[in-house]
Amino acid sequence: MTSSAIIPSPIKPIATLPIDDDLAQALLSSLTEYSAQLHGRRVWLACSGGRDSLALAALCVQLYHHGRLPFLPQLLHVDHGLQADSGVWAQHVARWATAQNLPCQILRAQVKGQDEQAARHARYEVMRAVLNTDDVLLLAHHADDQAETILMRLIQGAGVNGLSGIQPWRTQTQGGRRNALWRPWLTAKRSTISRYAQRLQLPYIDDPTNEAGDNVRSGLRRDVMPVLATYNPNVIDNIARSAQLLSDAQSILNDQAVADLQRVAVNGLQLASAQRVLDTAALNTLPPYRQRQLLHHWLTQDEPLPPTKQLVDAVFGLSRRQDSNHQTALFWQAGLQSYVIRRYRQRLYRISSDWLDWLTLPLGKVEHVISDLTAEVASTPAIRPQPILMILRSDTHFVWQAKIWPHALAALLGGDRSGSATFSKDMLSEGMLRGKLANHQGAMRLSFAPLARQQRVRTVSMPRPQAGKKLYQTLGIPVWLRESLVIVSVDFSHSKDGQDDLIENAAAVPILLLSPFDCWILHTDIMRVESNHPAALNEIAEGIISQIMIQKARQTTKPATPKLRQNPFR
Ligand SMILES: Nc1ncnc2c1ncn2[C@@H]1O[C@H](COP(=O)(O)OP(=O)(O)OP(=O)(O)O)[C@@H](O)[C@H]1O
Repeated sequence: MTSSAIIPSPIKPIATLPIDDDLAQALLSSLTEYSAQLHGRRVWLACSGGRDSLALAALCVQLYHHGRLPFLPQLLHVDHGLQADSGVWAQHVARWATAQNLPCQILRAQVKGQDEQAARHARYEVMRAVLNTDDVLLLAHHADDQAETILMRLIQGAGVNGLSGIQPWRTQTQGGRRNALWRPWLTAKRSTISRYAQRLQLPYIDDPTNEAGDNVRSGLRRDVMPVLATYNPNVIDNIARSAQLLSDAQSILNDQAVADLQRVAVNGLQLASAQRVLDTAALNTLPPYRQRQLLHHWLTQDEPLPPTKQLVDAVFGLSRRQDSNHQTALFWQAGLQSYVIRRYRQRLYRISSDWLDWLTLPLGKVEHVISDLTAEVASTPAIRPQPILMILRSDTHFVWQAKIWPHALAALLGGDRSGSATFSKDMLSEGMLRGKLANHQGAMRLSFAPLARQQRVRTVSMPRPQAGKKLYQTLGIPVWLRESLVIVSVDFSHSKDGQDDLIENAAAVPILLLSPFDCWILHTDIMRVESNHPAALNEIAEGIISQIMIQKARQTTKPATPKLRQNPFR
């Protein structure tokens, strides 16, 4: 309610006046439907002082008085400050509430702009600030509001979700606080509410913009609805019923999309809202309508509003491509973040701009000295060895951490693994890994440095070393990840007492290649890795983890990618 007219009639107590059966029925059956969600919750009622919300407040008072409603809501009235007399109306609502023994708070909103949308936004903001976690806010939207909403969306070309209209129960979370909006009157007609308000002589405030026809909604109300009613007098009820049916249909579509997404999402590559990845080969096995529905659902994750149909169609087109041109990037400015949607081979990526920016940050060189790896691995089982933790790149959004367990490193280097509880006897006796550096007793230095573009690298599964584009293609590294590759080298020339050990071939030897989501073991002359022990190799792989953590407000949340379980021997 942003403007006002008509001086209200005097305030009378209404508790004992006759109750409207239809309106009571609508409220009480919604109460039954959401009784589980309402249990133990505090209920507020958003009251503009207009006919609908004042009537809802009046009905609550009456039903409570008759013992048919288990709670009395507290009123919240928002003064938008847009009208000269808005303060007067706020006082009027407060006086009416006092006369009915209803608690009432008047809130002042700061509206940025002049339109209805700005007023609504500001109104919800201030009301949300008053609500505690899990509180419920009652709103007086009714069947006519629902019908107008659906017509508006229909002429805008909405899909099933949009055409399912205003929802009777909706939970929302903001700033870590969750609350629910409850609209029990979506099946009640405006005319019924009007009659009830008149019978009770409710002193409501009339909003002239409701009838003015100066926006789409009021134009539909004034010009279109009466015409539709000449074709079918039940038009309001019927449209509201269609909305309920479509709402059920939307729930089924959602369940289907969630189930499809589980089959199609690529698990090891998900990074909360920063990166979401689909397997297009799996996607393409679904019928096209389910693919489109799934893409719509996939894109909308983490966002309050869905993408346009045009974007979904473009993403659908991209997902069907098989060619080797991976340049296409579809941009989406969504409500909370912007994203780029890209394809690389049989993967479709939705990448946030923050994440893309992070991927271009320069990587420095970091080092870690291990004084005695053999001793660390052989430490008594009571003392659990600590992993080597290295931060490879970080900003306020993301931290890239490499985590290497000593036993995995020892196994890689073919060192003495006795005492390491995680290594099987089998592996020790058969000697899976043997190298010149086995059983080295002195200090060693691990260094982490960006992979240079022309640096030749050979993973244990590659027949020969490769560099640059060839290497990226062999390893399947998408273009935007290519500045985020790190070589881990080991160097034994660094000894505990600062004296260089005289070791043949003492230069740093690359042993691992890391990306934010992957890890490859490198083939070197000094290390002979035999890959005929898959279980044991996996055990090593689990001891070498490259992970991204998401930082929020300088707090590190749980790692977004738990453990890397891909086979690094590719
Ligand atoms: N100024 C306000 N303060 C508190 N709640 C409001 C205010 N304006 C609207 N609401 C709540 O939002 C609902 C929908 O708002 P809308 O703008 O459609 O209503 P309205 O035409 O002002 O209606 P009403 O006659 O219900 O007061 C209202 O039914 C009411 O519950």
